[in-house]
Amino acid sequence: MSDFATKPFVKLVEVGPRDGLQNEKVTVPTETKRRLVEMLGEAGLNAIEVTAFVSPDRVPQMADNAALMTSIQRRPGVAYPVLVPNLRGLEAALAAGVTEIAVFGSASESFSHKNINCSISESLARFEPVMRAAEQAHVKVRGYVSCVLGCPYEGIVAPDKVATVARNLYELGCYEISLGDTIGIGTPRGTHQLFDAVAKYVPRDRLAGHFHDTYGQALVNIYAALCEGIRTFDSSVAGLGGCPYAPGASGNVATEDVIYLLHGVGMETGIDLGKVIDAGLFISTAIGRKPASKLGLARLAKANCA
Ligand SMILES: CC(C)(COP(=O)([O-])OP(=O)([O-])OC[C@H]1O[C@@H](n2cnc3c(N)ncnc32)[C@H](O)[C@@H]1OP(=O)([O-])[O-])[C@@H](O)C(=O)NCCC(=O)NCCSC(=O)C[C@@](C)(O)CC(=O)[O-]
Repeated sequence: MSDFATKPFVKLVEVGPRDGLQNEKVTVPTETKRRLVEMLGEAGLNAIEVTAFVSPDRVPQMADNAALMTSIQRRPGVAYPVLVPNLRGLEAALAAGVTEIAVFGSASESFSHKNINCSISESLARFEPVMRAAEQAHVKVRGYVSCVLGCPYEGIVAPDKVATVARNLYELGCYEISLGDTIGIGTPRGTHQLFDAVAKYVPRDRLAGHFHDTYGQALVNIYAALCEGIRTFDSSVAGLGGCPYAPGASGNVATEDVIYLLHGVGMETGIDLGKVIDAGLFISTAIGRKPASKLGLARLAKANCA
């Protein structure tokens, strides 16, 4: 607990509009996505991943990337990163006024092929010119590593493999590396081992945790990562999500539930929990389902009792 007291601030990167919605089969109107992004900004989230400049044939839900990006009323001090897989994506993102991007690789060869149609080393070679062009355009670049605790096609992934890819992305110039438990299979023990291994090459304050909740372990894994000194986490409002190339993966850990945990252990986020719950209920209603967040469900149950 002592480290929690000396480093109490935690940054959340909201990935609901991108990771959360990318797997939705029914097209969510751009206007609904725009309102969601704005509600999240009003709640105090200061990093909101908006969309992805990827192939619309592969991820149709992100086809309105430029229209969405240009429609958002941007708030000062808020970053609006987008996923970019290649130079073509970067060019389109820059044309839409993007000032921060994320490149995304994997610690599993099979997942890399399924997700971005190339090997791990080919992906790193693809990112190199993207990094150079982004630097020239004064665009910040975050890096993702998927399948850090397990792969839907290869099973367990060794922490050393993750460390190598994370190190490569860091050396390429990514300012932060987000480690993704894409299929939500990790446990606290694996999480400790993971951050221990990666922190040999990437400083802990440049690492983020990105947990999915498929096996109900996301919050305890975040707690384990907090104990490892990690202070940045990705989360998705209402627990929206799933990856089109990770069959069976459930949503990202819900932003509402993460904030409740963090405030509960005395950490600060600068985020208004009530407003995030409102945003979660807004998007859940819009896509016609109940929120996957415990706090969203509790709010609904309370309202039904009143
Ligand atoms: C990576 C590519 C583009 C490579 O795709 P490819 O097939 O290797 O590339 P290609 O250059 O041969 O292009 C194929 C087609 O895509 C087009 N294309 C090529 N690039 C672009 C672009 N930037 N924007 C729009 N279109 C593009 C290109 O023009 C062509 O169109 P066609 O000639 O057939 O009509 C493709 O495989 C793709 O889009 N994959 C989707 C990846 C994706 O979005 N996955 C989900 C996000 S990752 C994730 O969720 C995990 C994460 C980050 O959250 C962390 C975690 O939880 O683990």
